[in-house]
Amino acid sequence: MGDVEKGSSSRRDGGRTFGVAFRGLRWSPQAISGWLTCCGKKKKKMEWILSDITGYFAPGTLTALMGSSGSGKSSLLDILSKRKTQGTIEGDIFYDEQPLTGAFARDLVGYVEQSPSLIANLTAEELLLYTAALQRPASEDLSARKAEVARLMEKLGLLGRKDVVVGGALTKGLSGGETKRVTIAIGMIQDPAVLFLDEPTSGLDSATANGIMKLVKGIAEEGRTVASAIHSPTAYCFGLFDRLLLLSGGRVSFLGEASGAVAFLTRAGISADEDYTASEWLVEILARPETLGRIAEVYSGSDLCRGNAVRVERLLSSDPPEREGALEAKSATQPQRWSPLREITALFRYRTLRNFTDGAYLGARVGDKILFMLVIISLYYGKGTPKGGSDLASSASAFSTVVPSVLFMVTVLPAFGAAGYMPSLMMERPIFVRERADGNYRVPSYLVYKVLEEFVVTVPISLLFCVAVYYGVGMQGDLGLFWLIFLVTQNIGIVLAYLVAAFAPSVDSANAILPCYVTICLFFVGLLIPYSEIPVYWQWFSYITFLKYSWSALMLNEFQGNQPGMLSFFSLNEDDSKWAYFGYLCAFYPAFFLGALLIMSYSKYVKR
Ligand SMILES: Nc1ncnc2c1ncn2[C@@H]1O[C@H](COP(=O)(O)OP(=O)(O)OP(=O)(O)O)[C@@H](O)[C@H]1O
Repeated sequence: MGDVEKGSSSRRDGGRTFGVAFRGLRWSPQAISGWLTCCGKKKKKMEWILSDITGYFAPGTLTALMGSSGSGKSSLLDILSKRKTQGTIEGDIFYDEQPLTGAFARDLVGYVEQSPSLIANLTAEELLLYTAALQRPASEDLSARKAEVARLMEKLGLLGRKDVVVGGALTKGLSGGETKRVTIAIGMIQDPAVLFLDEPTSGLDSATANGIMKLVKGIAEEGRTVASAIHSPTAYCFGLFDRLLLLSGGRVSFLGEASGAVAFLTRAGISADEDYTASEWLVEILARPETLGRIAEVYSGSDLCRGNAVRVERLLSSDPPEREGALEAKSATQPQRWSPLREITALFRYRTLRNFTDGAYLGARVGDKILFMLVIISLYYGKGTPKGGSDLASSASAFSTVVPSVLFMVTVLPAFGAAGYMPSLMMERPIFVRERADGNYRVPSYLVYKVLEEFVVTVPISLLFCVAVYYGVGMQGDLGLFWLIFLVTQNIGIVLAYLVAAFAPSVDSANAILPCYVTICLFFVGLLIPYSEIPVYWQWFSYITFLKYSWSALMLNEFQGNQPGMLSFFSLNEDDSKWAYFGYLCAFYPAFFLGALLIMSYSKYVKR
């Protein structure tokens, strides 16, 4: 690309450069289904938000993307970085000689989103170390990674704020300008050859915006290809841009040296107040709907447009064998991906450790169990079934439903409690979406990390709960199995919450679906209606109710060899194996996990 346009063909740090060329790009939010493509009439009805976008971004240059609101700036950046999740895209995109692929975009393109979702409870340094652990090459050792993060923080003026938490809507942390610097650092962390920024100065005062864009200019001067959507740059900011791509009504209205834009448009007969600076001039004419179509026509008939088209053609016309060779050479320079184990370790190391020191996180998981434990003990203290086997089976107290009821509560509480996890799960979804788009991890790694993190918390708290309830109520069964059943039931409830959170469209719907399902399950546990009395057409539901297996295993554990009458009263068989019921219970865990995994892998949570 360096031979055809201003720009450098090498980077100061010796990294690779890539020019970005695109030809005849168009995008419609509508998807073309098979029959639409072969039916010319239907295809004409497509509404193209972007049409006939041809141009290039050269290494070592900073290009501004300007246009009125809704002109398609973000959409163009999304398409060029493979982040568009919706609709129909047509046209060619090449990074040097290589057609754009998802893996290529993930490894070599940095993207700074307009309002990214960040992990609020990590400090700036922790967030960058965490992102570096997931994005930088697997071959890099820890000290080199830390040195790289320190270098990046110094470059972006963040060293003095490295120990401040990022913060969010509810917790004050970094300022708006500092948060932008952190998001730029995230975009830069894998040392990308190409960096796209979507309005990096929005919401900032002029001085802070100037500072941010000066940093961005420095990034381009290192030899990277940088393009930034920007709304109303200050005169200083505008002066930093080498090139300008003007969009109006989804079409290119100008692509050339930023400093030549006003002269080009004036020559074409478009005028504005003479006292305006170049950026004010452009903002002014972009706000006039009546001139927008004309600007696009003037550009499409200009020598500038033809010259740009010729350059793009030249860029895209390399011989196919040459392209393949280049592709092999470049793929060898691409960073190696982490193994899933390394991804899970990095997630644990930074996110779990921080969660485990977060009172709000632990309180939500421990508080309810302690409360339920105290309520159960205070209500049922010493009311367990005394050991004595069949002698007591005929007495009235032997058929007291106290212990079956306690076991029922022990079974259903964790299932209901899981509903409490869903709001935070769903609120974390934007972070998951952003980190997936950044290529931080695979979905299975994320899900395994989430369930393991919950599992670690549930082990000690469930042990405390079970020991206290066991001795407080005066139970007779095997304490170890009692705990195992409770632990597994609790974790199945958590995975079920993940499953519901994965497909529910909103927090409200998730909060309605899970309690609704669990409440229906209560009828089929075995206590409220013994299995033998459930109508035939409902009996199938018992088999897919994990709480039934949990309660049945607890009942067998408590009453087998002790009070057989109690078991038969609830349609349980004295000869049934409590371990078999426990095994059936365990099978629900991978089933729900797999369901959540599939939905999370294939859902397009963000429509962009
Ligand atoms: N996934 C989508 N589905 C439907 N319409 C979409 C989608 N994404 C973008 N659009 C529409 O495409 C047009 C261009 O949107 P885009 O966000 O790219 O514009 P923009 O120039 O970045 O705007 P702004 O400066 O306000 O951020 C808008 O009308 C928008 O509503």
